Amino acid sequence: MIRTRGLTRNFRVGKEVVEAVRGVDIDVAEGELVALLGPNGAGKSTTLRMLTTLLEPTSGTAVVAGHDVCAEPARVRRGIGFVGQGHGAGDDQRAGEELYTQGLLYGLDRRTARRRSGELLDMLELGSAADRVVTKLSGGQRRRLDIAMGLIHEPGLLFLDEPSTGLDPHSRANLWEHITGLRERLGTTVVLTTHYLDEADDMAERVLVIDHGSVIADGTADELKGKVSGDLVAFSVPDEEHARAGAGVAERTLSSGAAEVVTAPGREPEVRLRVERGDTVLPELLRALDSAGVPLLTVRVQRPTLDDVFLTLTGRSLREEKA
Ligand SMILES: Nc1ncnc2c1ncn2[C@@H]1O[C@H](COP(=O)(O)OP(=O)(O)OP(=O)(O)O)[C@@H](O)[C@H]1O
Repeated sequence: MIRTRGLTRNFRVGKEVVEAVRGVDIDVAEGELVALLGPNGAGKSTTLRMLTTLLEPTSGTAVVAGHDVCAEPARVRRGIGFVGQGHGAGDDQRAGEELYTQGLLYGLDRRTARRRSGELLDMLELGSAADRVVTKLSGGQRRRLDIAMGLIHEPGLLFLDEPSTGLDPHSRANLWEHITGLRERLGTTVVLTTHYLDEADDMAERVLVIDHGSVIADGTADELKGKVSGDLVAFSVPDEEHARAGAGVAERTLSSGAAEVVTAPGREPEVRLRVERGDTVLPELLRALDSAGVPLLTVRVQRPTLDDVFLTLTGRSLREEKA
């Protein structure tokens, strides 16, 4: 469905050249659901805009839905749907009419446009909203209308640029239910960008981690997490003296790497270590800390997250960058 080689896009800003996308190779097979995950400014939208023919690459190649984005942009556009970050729907139209008009714009005859509009409104639970003016829809309904507009011509490949940004958790979950249902019914290939870690983790079959315009990791969430060595085992103690003692006990007991003492204003110090199978070593660690008289306040074991993957690869946290 998608094959890029050395795809690159530079922007000239005054005298500076911003390398937004630096030679990425992406392969997406038919039917996959792939998330591009990365911090703000990583190059996700620019990549998507090149794949959807909205932006010309500076260099490199991209074949999307069977056609080259530079040589045959119109054919690429016919085979794909694109839901951008802003709202595609006009403001003063009724939702159902908006969708129908979009169908006509894609060259569907009136009957087909009417039928597909009805089907999509049903599928995305927008039936009751069809006669409402677009500005009167809720955020979730409006986003779903955008998605319906991207699907009216039944593309085999749908691009979604940050589909759930700005939605409340309930609407996000609802949107995902619809995207999942859509794939089951139509077999649509979906490529989306997100900076929600949990979204990429839970929903995507494959995650491409993008940073500074390059793909720095590519795999299932579990494969990526497998690159982080071990679980996080962390315990907090009342003061730094006990933290140092606790760190020593933990290192000796678990024969793991160095324990890190993390202090933050207004919080008790926390001792952190990475160990294989944190859940199985915890009883032994607790006994050792107890025997050594280290008073524990809290204890936690955390499986690696995609944020840990990003941290391991870049030394930075995606969460910090978002804040
Ligand atoms: N039209 C433009 N002119 C100049 N620089 C641009 C332009 N579009 C994007 N950039 C720059 O290219 C880089 C990548 O931007 P891009 O929007 O692709 O990132 P992103 O990962 O999609 O981020 P976000 O999550 O904020 O949308 C950024 O440094 C951005 O400032």
